[in-house]
Amino acid sequence: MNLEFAKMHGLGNDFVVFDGVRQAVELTRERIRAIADRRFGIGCDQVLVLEPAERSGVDFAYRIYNADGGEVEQCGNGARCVALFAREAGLTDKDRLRLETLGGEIMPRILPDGRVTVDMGVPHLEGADIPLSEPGEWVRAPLEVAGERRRITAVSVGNPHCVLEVEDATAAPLSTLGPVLEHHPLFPNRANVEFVEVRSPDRIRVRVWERGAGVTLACGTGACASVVAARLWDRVGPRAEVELDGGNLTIEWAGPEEPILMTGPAVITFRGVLGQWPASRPATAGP
Ligand SMILES: N[C@@H](CCC[C@H](N)C(=O)O)C(=O)O
Repeated sequence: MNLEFAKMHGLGNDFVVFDGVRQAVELTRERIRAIADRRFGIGCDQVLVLEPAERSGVDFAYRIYNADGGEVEQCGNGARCVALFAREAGLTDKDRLRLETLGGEIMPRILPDGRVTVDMGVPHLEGADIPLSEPGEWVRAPLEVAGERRRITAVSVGNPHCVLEVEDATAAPLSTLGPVLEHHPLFPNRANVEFVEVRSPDRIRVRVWERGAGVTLACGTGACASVVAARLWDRVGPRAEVELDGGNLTIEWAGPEEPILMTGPAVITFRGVLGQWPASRPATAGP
C-alpha cells in the first residue's frame, strides 16, 4: 500500500495528514480509528486529507475526520497544518490558499515567520432565529444539564460549538460535563464544548472537550467560537489572545457578519509511510 503521511500538530492538537492529490487515500471509519489509536496505530486527534478541489478558484478540498472515525465540517488547527503541508510537499508554491470544507470555504495565509493566519469565515448562532445584532436570551441560553442550570452559547464556525463561561478554566469539569453537552439534544449533530475563563478584555483561557476526540490540548474552531461568545457577552474586544492547554492563538472578530481571523503555529513532527493499515484495537484491550 505504501501510503505517505505527515504527523503534524497545532498547539498539541495532533493530526495524521495525507496527500490525497498524488496518492489514492481510501479511508473507512474503522481505518481512521485504527490510525488515530495512540497504542495500536500512529495516534492523533484528527486525520486530515488534502484532495483536488471540486470548484474552480479553490486550491484544494480539505477533509477532516475525528479520531472516532466520523467526518466533520471544520478544523482550525488542522487548516494551518494542511496549508503548511501543501507548500512543504510542493503541492503549491502559494502563500495564500482557498480550501473547501464541508463547513464552507476558508482561506489560510502562511506568514513570513512560519505562523499561519486563517480566514475562518463568518460565524453563526446555531439554532437561533434572531440576528446576531440583537442577541437576546440565545446569547446565554438557559440549559438544564446533569441536574444543574447552565447558560450556554451555541456558535457555529462551520462546525458546532457549545460555549460556557466559568470562573476557573483549570477546574472546569471537562471530562464529566463535556461528553454530556456533546450529546445534548439541543445539538442534533453533537457539539464541541468550550469552558471559557475571561481574564481581561483581550485575553481568555479556554479548555476544550472535542466532539469525536475528547479532551484535546487546543481547538482552533473552539478558540474562534469562544471569542465570538465572549464578544457577544460584552466581555472582550475585537482581538483576543486565547490561552489553550497547548499554547496561544490570536483571534480577531470585528462583529456580526464579519469573518473570524485565527493566527497561530503549525508544526511537522515527522513523516512516515503506512505499509499496511494499523490493526484495529481489540475489544479486550481495555480503556
Ligand atoms: N481540533 C479542531 C476541530 C476538529 C473537529 C471537531 N472535533 C468537530 O467534531 O467539529 C480545531 O482545531 O478546530
